[in-house]
Amino acid sequence: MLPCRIGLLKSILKSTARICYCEKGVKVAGQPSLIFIHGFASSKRTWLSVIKHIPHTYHCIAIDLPGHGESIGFNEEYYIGANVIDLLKQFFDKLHFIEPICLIGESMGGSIVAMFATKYPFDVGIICLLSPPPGEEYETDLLQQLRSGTYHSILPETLKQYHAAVKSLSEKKIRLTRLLTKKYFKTHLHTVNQYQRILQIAFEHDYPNLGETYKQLKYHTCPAFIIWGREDKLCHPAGAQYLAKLLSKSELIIFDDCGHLITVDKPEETADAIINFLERNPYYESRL
Ligand SMILES: CCCCC/C=C\C/C=C\CCCCCCCC(=O)OC(CO)CO
Repeated sequence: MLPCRIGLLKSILKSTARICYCEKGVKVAGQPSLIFIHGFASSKRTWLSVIKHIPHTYHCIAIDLPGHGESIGFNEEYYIGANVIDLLKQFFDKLHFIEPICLIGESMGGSIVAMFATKYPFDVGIICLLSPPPGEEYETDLLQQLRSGTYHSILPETLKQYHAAVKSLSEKKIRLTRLLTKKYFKTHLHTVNQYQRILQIAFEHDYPNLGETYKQLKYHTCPAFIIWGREDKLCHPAGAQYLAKLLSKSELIIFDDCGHLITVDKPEETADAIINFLERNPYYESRL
């Protein structure tokens, strides 16, 4: 069951770019809308497990990034971070939020949240980063492998690689039914080349600057919530402390028995932790 109230295609940037999103609830004065940004090779769907535990009084939007999910009509220039950020800015402007938003990003989506907050600080009231890649200083073997061009650990192309990938990214005993597996190979395999291209471009353009991006965040006074899984093998859990120290009003939570895919391993806990953080950081404070 989709918790989405509507799933709309919105066209921005002339006729070329479309961002698809789903929405739950309505804008509320005095309360930030919660905007969810998924990770690499993922989609807005990954957030449904979290959003279903967010109270109906909150306004939630989960988007599909360029080249992902049902967002369509993109070309390669949209995979460069700066362009993605400007695209998101246009998209957010079109939605006419009442308050500065709460931006929540998982993994690569967390890096995008950080980049957005540094470029458009006045649009953002609160940020939540779920195990974003912490940059070259805290690189895991898995990330190094990706950076050197071996992608099967997050872009499996064989059944064996698929099982290994799920096992290394999640701590949950996911029963890989034939149906689930079939679905993956049906939806992902034909986009593997596009995903590889996205990774190549990200590693070339934005990844080397991540350290600088995060450092700029220290001039940011908005409350920041950092969530990590203790068993994360892709984005090093040491990144959690590193980011928490950089950000002035930050709080950190590390889940036990949780791998890189926090939305898979701890969906309800994630929703509860975010709502709890929001309620302890009332909106008016974020404006100081
Ligand atoms: C489409 C727009 C791209 C713009 C580039 C933006 C930012 C660039 C930063 C980092 C790039 C490298 C990340 C590599 C690691 C990703 C891990 C990850 O996301 O894991 C997924 C599972 O696959 C979890 O949902």
